[in-house]
Amino acid sequence: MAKILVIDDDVDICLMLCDVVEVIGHQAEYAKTLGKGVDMVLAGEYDVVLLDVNMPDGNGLEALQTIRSVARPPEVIIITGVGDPDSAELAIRNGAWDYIQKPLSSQKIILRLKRVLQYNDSLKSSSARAWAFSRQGIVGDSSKLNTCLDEIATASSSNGNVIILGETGTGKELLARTLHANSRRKEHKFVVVDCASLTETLVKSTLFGHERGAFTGADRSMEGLVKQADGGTLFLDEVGELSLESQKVFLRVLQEHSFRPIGGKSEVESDFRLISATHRDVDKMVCEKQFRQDLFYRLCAITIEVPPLRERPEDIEQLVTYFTNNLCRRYSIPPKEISPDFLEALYGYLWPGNVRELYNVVEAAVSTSNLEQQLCSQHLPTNIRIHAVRSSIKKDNDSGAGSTPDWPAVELPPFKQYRDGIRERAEKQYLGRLMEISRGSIKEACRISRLGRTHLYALLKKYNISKTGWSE
Ligand SMILES: Nc1ncnc2c1ncn2[C@@H]1O[C@H](COP(=O)(O)OP(=O)(O)OP(=O)(O)O)[C@@H](O)[C@H]1O
Repeated sequence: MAKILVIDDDVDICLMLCDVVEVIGHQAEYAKTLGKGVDMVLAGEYDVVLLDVNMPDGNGLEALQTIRSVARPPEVIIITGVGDPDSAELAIRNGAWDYIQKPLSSQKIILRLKRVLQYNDSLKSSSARAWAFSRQGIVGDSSKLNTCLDEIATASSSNGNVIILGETGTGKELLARTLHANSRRKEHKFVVVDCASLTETLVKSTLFGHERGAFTGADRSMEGLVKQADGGTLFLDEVGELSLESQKVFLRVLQEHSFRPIGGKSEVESDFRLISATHRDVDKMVCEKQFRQDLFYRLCAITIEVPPLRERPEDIEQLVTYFTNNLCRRYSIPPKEISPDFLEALYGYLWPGNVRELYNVVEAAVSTSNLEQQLCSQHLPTNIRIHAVRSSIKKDNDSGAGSTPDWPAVELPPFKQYRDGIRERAEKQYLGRLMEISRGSIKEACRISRLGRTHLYALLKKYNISKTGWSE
């Protein structure tokens, strides 16, 4: 099922397009302003965007490039009230798939959508065939994790610096290793720099190494991490923990890809690809001047966000099975079954420590269960069991089991008032557009709208609309 976003300030058009999309079996959402629409595109994954040109907060054509710049860009179909060959050309040049003119008929939209979705499908299957991406032990099949893996796969074919963002324990390092293992650099090293333990006194010697005799006790020369990553990948784990002084050191080596070992006489080169990871909000740190903006820009040519486990509970069962089997093998004990109540309890928990916490919980449960054949909720830590019981009671209460339903106290206007309000807004917008398209010609407006002259004049008067389409 494809996901389609409609961006149009006319709610009726949005609703009509969403209906059409749903009729052909896809999912639709809409935004009434350009700003909201662009935010939705940046935050979500859409296959197609139906984009209106004239929006109250800007011109759709100007947002095209932003929309097409996301990691998995949606195809964009421009919808416009007034056809203009120059804008159409500009739209196509900026990456639009198609350019269609109002009035819109369901048939017109369905035809265009089917064409673009067919094209997307053929693209996906050919790239899937062409690419044998190795998951490197990453378990889970939720759509959120798969999106993230798609981004890793795309990044592994390029050489840009990547930053992986996500809460602690979500698998950032595992994903960085997977990216490296799928890249052209896989025959070379993946070198981890633990930025949290990189003190200012250690930063230079750890990164750049030193020559023999460079300082007291340096009885041998030592290669630094940057040189070790030559040809491979340098992974800056917890990059948000770098002090400002260490950030300065990094910035230089990123700019030059060369450095001087302590006590060295000349610069040494290293061709590494940089991947960094952090659970911190680096954007905010930049605003608060805790992180250098110039360094941040260099780190994040490609940004990949790993979703927390609570947003992909579908992965829990696969992860639990995988961890349990591995642990049983490691402890040389027979494999264990997983009971439904064990899983149920895990689903009720929010996993602040994400996959790492899940692993620890499963490991503890496997030990506690000793030689029992099945993992049950009794083998789980008390805090998780309490959480599960609480959330199941809350669910029962929310679904109103055994009591009369509690209607939420939401204020709704009377039906007629609500309906008439929408109708008036829709009529007013329609007439404004109508007069704009017909360039003030009543004859043309009657032809397009199929309204009689008298009726049209009456409506224009009612909504105070002049023949040029502007409210007087
Ligand atoms: N999808 C997954 N499949 C299998 N194992 C996973 C998955 N995600 C994470 N793990 C495991 O969970 C543990 C934590 O993962 P990792 O260290 O990569 O997380 P992280 O986000 O880098 O954590 P931190 O921010 O604390 O450094 C590791 O043992 C890793 O192998």
